[in-house]
Amino acid sequence: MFVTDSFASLGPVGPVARAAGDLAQAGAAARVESSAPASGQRGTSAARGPAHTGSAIQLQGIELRYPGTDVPALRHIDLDIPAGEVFGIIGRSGAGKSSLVRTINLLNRPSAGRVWVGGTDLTTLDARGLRAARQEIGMVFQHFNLLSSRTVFDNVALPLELAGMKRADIRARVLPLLELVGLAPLADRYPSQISGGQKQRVGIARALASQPKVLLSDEATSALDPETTRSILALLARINRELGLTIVLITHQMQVIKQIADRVAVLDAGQVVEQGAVVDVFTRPQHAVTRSLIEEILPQSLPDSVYAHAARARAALPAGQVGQLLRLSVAGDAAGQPLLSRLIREYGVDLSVLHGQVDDIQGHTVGALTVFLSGPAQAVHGALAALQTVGLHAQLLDLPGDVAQAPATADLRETVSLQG
Ligand SMILES: Nc1ncnc2c1ncn2[C@@H]1O[C@H](COP(=O)(O)OP(=O)(O)OP(=O)(O)O)[C@@H](O)[C@H]1O
Repeated sequence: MFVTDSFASLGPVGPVARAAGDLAQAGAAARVESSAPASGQRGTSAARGPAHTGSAIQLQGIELRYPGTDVPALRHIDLDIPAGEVFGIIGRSGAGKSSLVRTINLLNRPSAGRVWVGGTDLTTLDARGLRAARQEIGMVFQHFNLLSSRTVFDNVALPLELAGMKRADIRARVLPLLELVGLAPLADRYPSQISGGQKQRVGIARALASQPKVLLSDEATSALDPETTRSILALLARINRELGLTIVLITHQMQVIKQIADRVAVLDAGQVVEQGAVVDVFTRPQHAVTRSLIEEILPQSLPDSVYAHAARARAALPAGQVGQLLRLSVAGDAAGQPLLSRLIREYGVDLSVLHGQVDDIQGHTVGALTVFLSGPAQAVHGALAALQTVGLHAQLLDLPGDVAQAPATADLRETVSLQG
């Protein structure tokens, strides 16, 4: 017995059929070597991705239009997700994240474009070929989708039962999975007897039961508290590392991207507005949506007290001295160097740190320091020029009254190109 699309439309029938419906949604039919259906004729001869070597998933020119709607939910989506990576897709509510993740396993059929998973163009497959292809794609949900009448063990075993696997083989597959997700001692509990984090561990083990090559995680940690979120993300990172599974994470939380994604695509109004390595996107966000998402974990705006402090410091400077409020991005190689102490030593400037947020992203130090740089005009001028040559991303910040500043300050503005 195999999970079929038609299960999803059976309505309120028996628990196994309902479970099959869930799993059809998840594309979680198990692969059983002896009885797995061969791909349909069109499936086996499906088009290969243009650059499928090394890619787990490729989306090309995807457009998705829901029936009866004027505006497409997804437009011009091109994504190439390398095998073995954790790839994050982030966006605000309504951006199209769920629409996109459901397009990857073709639960949503795109109105235009192609979807390659493991080098096979899913859009060319017939129903049988698509069912076989979905065996390679596991899915984890925000609300776990467990069957309350089944124990932890039996929830994980369900896709294997549906695939007709023998009981002994099921045990041999499920027990190591329960060990992997840390639930072996709770195998006989029911969902009502375990915590939300433990339920998600069951969901992950169930998604892995069919030995997929790709795991789609649709807001898997959104219903969990921060501590449990961290532990579930750590589990996903371990699964990615140890099983070499490609993971696509859909989330609205930058914290999730920051903790485990290698690369990220930012979705807004159905389009990818920015994508790249997580550390690059965090240090050089290009799009307003990306900046506002990052703002939540690395606030970019400064409290008024910082400007007030700098204004007082500038007013107190002796004649002939100038002062400038500066925001210095801390990232990459520059982060590890003693740049600030060198500036003070070599240029004889004063430097007060007024504000800072520095974090670790995938082993890279990332953040920003806001400093008040002051001293004789010549020295400040030289220090600002030196900041540029070491590649530090420096942004001059205006203080109240800056427009009417003395020529010395105007000169400084020409020294450092305004960035940010
Ligand atoms: N079945 C549907 N029929 C018509 N429009 C839909 C359907 N599902 C989603 N949409 C629309 O598509 C757009 C994207 O919705 P989607 O659920 O993919 O966004 P999302 O980023 O996942 O949002 P959220 O984080 O709130 O779940 C929205 O404008 C939504 O109203």
